Amino acid sequence: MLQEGVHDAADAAPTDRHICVMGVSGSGKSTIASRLARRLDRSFCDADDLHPQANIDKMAAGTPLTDDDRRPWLDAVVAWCDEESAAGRSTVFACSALRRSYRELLGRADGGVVFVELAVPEEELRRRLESRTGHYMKVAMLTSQLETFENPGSDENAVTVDATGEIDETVSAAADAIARRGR
Ligand SMILES: Nc1ncnc2c1ncn2[C@@H]1O[C@H](COP(=O)(O)OP(=O)(O)OP(=O)(O)O)[C@@H](O)[C@H]1O
Ligand SMILES: O=C(O)[C@H](O)[C@@H](O)[C@H](O)[C@H](O)CO
Repeated sequence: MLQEGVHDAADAAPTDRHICVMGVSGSGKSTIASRLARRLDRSFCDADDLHPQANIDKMAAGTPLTDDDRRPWLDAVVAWCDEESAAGRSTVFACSALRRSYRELLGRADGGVVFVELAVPEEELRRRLESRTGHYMKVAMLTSQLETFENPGSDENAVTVDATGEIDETVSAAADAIARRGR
């Protein structure tokens, strides 16, 4: 049987053109965003797939990216959103969007962007990254991710959801929070 929250989310589908599932490494962006896209029947992109190889190499070597490193990558994410908009499609994408300035840049995507921050305590992030295998982003990068992260302000088009529970619960909470914000 479906839970109450699942009905609520489905009954009030979000209307924003783009949904960015954001947060530091290990918060579950890729996991949650891909399922949310399926749930809402939207196009999906993992922004990690748009990083220039130089950025991947840098992160894999344990060096945090700079604003300059991230700029062309964020431009590529906006370009993808714009292409989807031009084709009449709404999207969900996973992107760390750590700083306010990055979110401002992403927010220029055609049709606008609502941000969903995945909130996970540091010890759980550490646990997840330590047990994740086969990914270039290692737990040693967590400190710099947390230092770089700027919480979305109340003036931003953003919602925050607890992302420590079951994956389906977080997906429902995200869909619900976006729909409520859109009302
Ligand atoms: N709700 C959850 N409960 C437990 N583990 C989870 C949950 N969501 C994701 N995970 C696990 O945590 C790890 C990190 O998840 P994921 O790769 O989706 O995060 P991410 O934010 O996209 O990370 P990165 O930015 O480094 O790519 C994965 O191994 C994933 O299986
Ligand atoms: O802004 C950043 O520092 C990067 O986007 C990272 O967040 C990585 O993309 C991701 O965590 C690795 O998978």
